[in-house]
Amino acid sequence: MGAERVQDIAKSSEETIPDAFIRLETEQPGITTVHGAVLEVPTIDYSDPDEEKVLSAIEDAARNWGMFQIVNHEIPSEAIAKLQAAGKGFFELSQEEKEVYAKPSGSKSMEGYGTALQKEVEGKKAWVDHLFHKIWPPSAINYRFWPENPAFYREANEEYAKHLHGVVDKLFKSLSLGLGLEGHELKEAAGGDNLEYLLKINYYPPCLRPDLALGVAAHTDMCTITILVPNDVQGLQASRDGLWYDVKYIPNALVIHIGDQIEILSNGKYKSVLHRTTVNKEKARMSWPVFMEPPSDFEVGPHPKLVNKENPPKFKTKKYSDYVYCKLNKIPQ
Ligand SMILES: O=C(O)CCC(=O)C(=O)O
Ligand SMILES: [Fe+2]
Repeated sequence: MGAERVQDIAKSSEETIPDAFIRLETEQPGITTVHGAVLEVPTIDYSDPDEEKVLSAIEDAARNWGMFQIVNHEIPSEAIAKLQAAGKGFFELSQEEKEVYAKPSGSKSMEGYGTALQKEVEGKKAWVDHLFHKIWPPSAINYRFWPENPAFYREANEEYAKHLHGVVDKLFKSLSLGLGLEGHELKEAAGGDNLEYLLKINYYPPCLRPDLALGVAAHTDMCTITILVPNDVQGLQASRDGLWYDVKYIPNALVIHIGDQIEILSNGKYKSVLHRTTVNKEKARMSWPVFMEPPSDFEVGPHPKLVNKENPPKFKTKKYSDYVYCKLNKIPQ
């Protein structure tokens, strides 16, 4: 028997939620969210002809927020809608059908359908199930974890992966120039064309106590950059100066997170963003982050051109797989 899925727990809860999902008071969204905030995660318009302006907006957001939203990008809304319909179709299958894709026990890879990802403070649980699989490059894909239902699942994911390339390259180029490097240097130091796109689908079932539970608990993403599309249910929050702000849902926007590897490569100039998700009482929330990851044995450290006597490296250089292992097991880096 596999682990108990939150989707099943949600169906069988009638009045309240199991204790394990009730967060500590220091985490409960009902207590810790800033309401009526004037501060907002920056929104960047990719169709703005003023390239300098776009570049400095990205640099500024990456330094000060570690998160921003992009509107008027090149990914067609139909491609996003199809990706979302495919993922929603999968999570609406029977539990038995979904378990076919369950992450095998003992597997070292992230790939597969699953529930808890890592050990959490005081054994608290997250109100979310997920499906992970790579979508790029083709040599890294394991179709064993791509659902066969709905029938258009594969096509939807392949199309979305193709549309992502332009956005990924433009982001890396802007972030690279923002560090005073040449446009191609940052992506090269992150794995170049071997960068792997790992898709995660988060499924947050309706929750009777959204004031007490959390979807994904506070964390920074381990990868380089995350490109995320949510469904239309509000839930993503970003932390800034110790306070939690809602990241406004904007239809068709791409949410970008700066992950740990970019913070490391930039020797701390860019910040990976601390974020978390809340859940909804009536509706299921879903999101589709794609984590841009260096190949597992690729070494990442502060970019050599950014370190010198005055700016010594602030981070160790290590294999991406070692970084991930330490982070998931809460071992200091
Ligand atoms: O659901 C979201 O909007 C964010 C999910 C997230 O942060 C993650 O899966 O790493
Ligand atoms: Fe995240």
